[in-house]
Amino acid sequence: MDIFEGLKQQITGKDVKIVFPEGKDIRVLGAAIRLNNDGLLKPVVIGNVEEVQAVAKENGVDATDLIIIDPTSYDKFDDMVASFVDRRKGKATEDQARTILLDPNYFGTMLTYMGEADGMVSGAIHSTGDTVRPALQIIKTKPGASRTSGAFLMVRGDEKYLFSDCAININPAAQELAEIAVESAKTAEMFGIAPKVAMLSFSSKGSAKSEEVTKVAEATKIAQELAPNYEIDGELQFDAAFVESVAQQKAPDSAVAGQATVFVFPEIQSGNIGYKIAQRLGGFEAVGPILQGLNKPVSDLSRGCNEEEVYKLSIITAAQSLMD
Ligand SMILES: CC(C)(COP(=O)(O)OP(=O)(O)OC[C@H]1O[C@@H](n2cnc3c(N)ncnc32)[C@H](O)[C@@H]1OP(=O)(O)O)[C@@H](O)C(=O)NCCC(=O)NCCS
Ligand SMILES: CC(=O)OP(=O)(O)O
Repeated sequence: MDIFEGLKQQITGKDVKIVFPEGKDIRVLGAAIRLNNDGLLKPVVIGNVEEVQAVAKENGVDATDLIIIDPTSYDKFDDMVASFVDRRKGKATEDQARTILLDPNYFGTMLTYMGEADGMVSGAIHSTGDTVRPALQIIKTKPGASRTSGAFLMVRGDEKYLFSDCAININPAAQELAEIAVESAKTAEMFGIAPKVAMLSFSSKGSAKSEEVTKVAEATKIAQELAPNYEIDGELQFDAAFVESVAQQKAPDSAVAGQATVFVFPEIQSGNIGYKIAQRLGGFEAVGPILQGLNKPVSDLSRGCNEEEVYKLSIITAAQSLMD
């Protein structure tokens, strides 16, 4: 069965509420309307009601059935302010909170934190930093995960892979990279991908020596210790990880080389560049970033996304909310 058909079945009838802080963007609004009409989830759109309805009208779509919340007239705003001040533990005063919470990403994140919604999808018009910072500060990571990281589900026909971290940790240390690998294996399973995790580098099994290579080799060892139940191996070049004949030559004893399904990049530059090359040159659909390791699901779109990607990432976010 198509991966998204399976996820749709999981979320149908569960009344999952997903917040969309970018209600005035037609890609987001169009996806929210489709998700609502398809009965998959209950979108909660943030914005001025008249402005959101005007965008819908201009684009010939009907947003009258959507729940739209304007932070400036939200009836539980005082409760939200108190909850935020408490959560930030001395890092924000009440006055500061009143201003901060007018930011739609902070407002949407707080709706999720307070249980008024089950998850959030944003980032079509905001940078990753502005989208995810509220989640890092408020929702925070779940027990056992010290960092959040951003994975992409890469789909082309029947092929599906997971790439990470393409979005959050700029230059993770070995321990952090190991955690990213383990979280990525768990995320892959959510999509029915049997995880064979390749820790990527420009070196395969010691073919080059540098501190960058040492970091990936160390991360591999830590990840294997953290999760002996998963097949994780490295350090591997992409060709050694992916192509059987190259694996025979470069890493013949590896159970992952040549068969990898989960690709863990050594730092964000290679991860972010790598997924965009696969997407734009390789014809893969890139759905994400799916944030891993948070207490509640928050997903950060790429600003280059289209309506279909918003639709699909929202389905994933809703499915995550039922798993946590
Ligand atoms: C994600 C990012 C914005 C966080 O950086 P930042 O805002 O400077 O974060 P800070 O270091 O000030 O930390 C803010 C809070 O987030 C937490 N945090 C930061 N990174 C975190 C991570 N990876 N996982 C979990 N929590 C994290 C901090 O502990 C801190 O919490 P606190 O305020 O409760 O103490 C930053 O790492 C970044 O810019 N990453 C790259 C994003 C990007 O441009 N990606 C490319 C496009 S997808
Ligand atoms: C994931 C990503 O690269 O996001 P953006 O394109 O918005 O920077």
